[in-house]
Amino acid sequence: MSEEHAEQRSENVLDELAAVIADRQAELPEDSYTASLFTHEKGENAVLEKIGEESTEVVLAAKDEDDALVAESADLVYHLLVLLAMEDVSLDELRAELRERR
Ligand SMILES: N=c1c2ncn([C@@H]3O[C@H](COP(=O)(O)OP(=O)(O)OP(=O)(O)O)[C@@H](O)[C@H]3O)c2ncn1[C@@H]1O[C@H](COP(=O)(O)O)[C@@H](O)[C@H]1O
Repeated sequence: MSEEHAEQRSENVLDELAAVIADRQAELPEDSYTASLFTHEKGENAVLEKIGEESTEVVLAAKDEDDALVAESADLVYHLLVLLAMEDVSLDELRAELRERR
């Protein structure tokens, strides 16, 4: 796969995930883990705790040169996208910030 194609695919999956998260936030279906984060009694703190835990798991997986690094990183990115949605920050804003640093 060319570098350009790899970049387009990864952008798409992040956009798709952000769209699913926005949908769960709006609809709050009962069987959705994402919706449960938006309705958690601890509010945003529940997501902040999750990000703390997942960050530690990423660090440990990297230190141990563990196979779990990719999966733990995906958990972290997912919970970060939920946090950004809670804070009303769009993926486009994140993209613009990263773009500016290039
Ligand atoms: N990417 C994710 C994703 N990553 C992690 N998780 C959930 O995050 C939770 C916490 O992960 P942990 O590794 O800490 O697992 P755990 O120790 O069992 O967690 P807890 O006991 O603390 O809840 C688990 O229940 C995972 O299933 C996710 N849940 C959902 N998504 C995406 O969100 C979409 C919508 O999901 P629903 O909202 O559940 O419909 C899915 O199709 C996926 O694309």
